Amino acid sequence: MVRRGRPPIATPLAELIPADLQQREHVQLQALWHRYPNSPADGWTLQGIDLALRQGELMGLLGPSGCGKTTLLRLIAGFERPERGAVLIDGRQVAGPSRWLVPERRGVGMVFQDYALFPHLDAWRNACFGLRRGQDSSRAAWLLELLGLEGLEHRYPHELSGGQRQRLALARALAPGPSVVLLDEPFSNLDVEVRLRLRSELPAVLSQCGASGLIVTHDPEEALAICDRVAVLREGRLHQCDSPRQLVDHPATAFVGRFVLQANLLPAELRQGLVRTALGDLHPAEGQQAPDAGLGGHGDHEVLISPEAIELVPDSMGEAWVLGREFLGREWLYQLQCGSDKLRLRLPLEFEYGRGQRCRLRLRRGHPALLFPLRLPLQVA
Ligand SMILES: Nc1ncnc2c1ncn2[C@@H]1O[C@H](COP(=O)(O)OP(=O)(O)OP(=O)(O)O)[C@@H](O)[C@H]1O
Repeated sequence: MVRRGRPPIATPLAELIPADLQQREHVQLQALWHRYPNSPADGWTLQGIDLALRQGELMGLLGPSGCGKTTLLRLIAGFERPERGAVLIDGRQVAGPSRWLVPERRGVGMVFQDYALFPHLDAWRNACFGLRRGQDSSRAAWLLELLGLEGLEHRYPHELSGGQRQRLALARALAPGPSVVLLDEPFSNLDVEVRLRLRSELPAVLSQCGASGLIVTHDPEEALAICDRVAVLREGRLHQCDSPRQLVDHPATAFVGRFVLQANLLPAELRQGLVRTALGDLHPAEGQQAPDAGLGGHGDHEVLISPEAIELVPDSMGEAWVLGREFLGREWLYQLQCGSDKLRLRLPLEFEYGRGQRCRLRLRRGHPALLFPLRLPLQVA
């Protein structure tokens, strides 16, 4: 039977934890290396990851398929052992050279893409599943209410919609009162409307439970929309961990710029104070010094430039051609082949070109760009 009553954990996090404590490092990953048993000797899945999740923070783990996001969650939860390095939760080592704490004693909740609910248990018994013997179940009742599942306690998972199942999975993960919740692409099986609603509710739900969250996604827009900070991974290495604003304004590597901003990378050469690309020249932005031409040759530098900064001129003799296009409602997103480079362009709806259209591409005057690896702000000349 569902017991009512609002437990004290309903207080928002900011009131529960003093501001200085909210900066405390809650989960720490120290020089973490991991390799699966059947991988080759140099087949590292994670390579020297240093990362700290702060108290009460929602952090996104973002990166392309296979970069090691799920593996990182599994190491924190205790489903995998790191080969080198350590995992600390609340300052206590839970995995390391000489310590190992079993998953059920780490105080970590998990939410999976496929809900992983128990099909033979109704919603109430699913929500209470992780409670310890004698633990107050009013928290589970409060969570079902908080997540909009009140009245559905006696339904089985197959009698719930996808969105309701994922809400139930979240309630089950939070019911035992974990200090951190790990979410592995929790919204990817949901339709757009439910996904948008649930993801916008997640930060408040975690905050009301006083839990920190680490959420895996391969969708940059999702990570930037809801996370306090986002860690960007590629091939097992951490490229950057920063606030969404900082990632957008100051990407640390060319990969972060391309993946997070969905921007273009053009090979560049430094000559006579200018940055030369196949599509046009750029100069250092106002107040920036000209890059030293001695800093590498062609191929050592790349210019990160937005899909709005490239112009398409139809030309049957042009060196570029249209590979495809997507209708975005208010504009087109074109994919183009230009030499060995694939580029993305955003164009107003009146510029409608078919697949295979030959064209010339050029940079639009005055648009900002960034030179990598120097991270030098540029402007199209
Ligand atoms: N149990 C395993 N045994 C061997 N290799 C594994 C195992 N699990 C994952 N891998 C490999 O480790 C790498 C990272 O996998 P992981 O699932 O962490 O990536 P991911 O970033 O979460 O990918 P996705 O976004 O596609 O889910 C991949 O190359 C994968 O094939």
